[in-house]
Amino acid sequence: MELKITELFYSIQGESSYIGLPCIFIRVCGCNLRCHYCDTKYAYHEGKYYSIEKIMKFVGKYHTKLVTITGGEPLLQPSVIPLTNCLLEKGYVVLVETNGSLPINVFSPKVIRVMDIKCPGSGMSNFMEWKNIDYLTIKDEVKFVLSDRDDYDWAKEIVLKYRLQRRCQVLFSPVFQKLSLSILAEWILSDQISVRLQPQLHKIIWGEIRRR
Ligand SMILES: C[S@@+](CC[C@H](N)C(=O)[O-])C[C@H]1O[C@@H](n2cnc3c(N)ncnc32)[C@H](O)[C@@H]1O
Ligand SMILES: Nc1nc2[nH]cc(C(=O)O)c2c(=O)[nH]1
Ligand code: SF4
Ligand SMILES: [Mg+2]
Repeated sequence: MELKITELFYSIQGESSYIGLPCIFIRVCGCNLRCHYCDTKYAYHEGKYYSIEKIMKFVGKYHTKLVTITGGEPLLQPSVIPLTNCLLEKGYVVLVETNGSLPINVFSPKVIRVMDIKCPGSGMSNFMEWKNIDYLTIKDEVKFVLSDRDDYDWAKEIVLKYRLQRRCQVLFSPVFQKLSLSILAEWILSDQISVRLQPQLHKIIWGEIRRR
């Protein structure tokens, strides 16, 4: 069983509520969406085939038990499911970052799903699979990546409409260098909403351009 992989690397988890922890990243190749702000456009096409065995060998080189599967869009490749099972069997905590357009109820309940809800500013909000909200559990996370005030107001409405805070963790993250963290912080405090402000820590540490 093989997956088309763009890169395997070990770094600091820069997003989600696992932010700051050393983590192994599996970035799969290919995406069905084209978000305006996407910072990993190189993952649309650049990749090589790896067996699950070979991926597990890479993962085994590190001491951390935290693994993130990202992309591109992980849910486009069916082999991602046996890969998560293999990782869980070996005792890893498995995060899957996914774009919200494809069914997320395909994993073992132990997999932590970090699901974007694509805002209008991404250009991709019409592709959202809204049924996914019903599959979320308290260990999962939803993330709104916000381009501007219109996105913020839209996201706030969605949080209210679906009572998202009762279902899972809720993250509000600015598009890097488009919306500032301080402005987003002001909006969250002034509206007194209980969502987690999330920067992209890896870009604060290393800047936007990082390729291994
Ligand atoms: C590159 S995507 C890969 C996983 C999946 N395709 C998705 O969109 O969730 C990983 C995360 O990075 C976020 N992201 C991409 N470009 C960004 C940017 N310029 N600023 C902030 N977050 C960004 C996405 O919204 C998503 O939450
Ligand atoms: N969530 C998340 N954390 C990260 N840490 C380092 C990253 C990178 O691309 O270098 C990265 C990334 O792309 N995503
Ligand atoms: S869904 Fe994820 S990988 Fe695909 S274009 Fe959007 S941010 Fe990039
Ligand atoms: Mg990223």
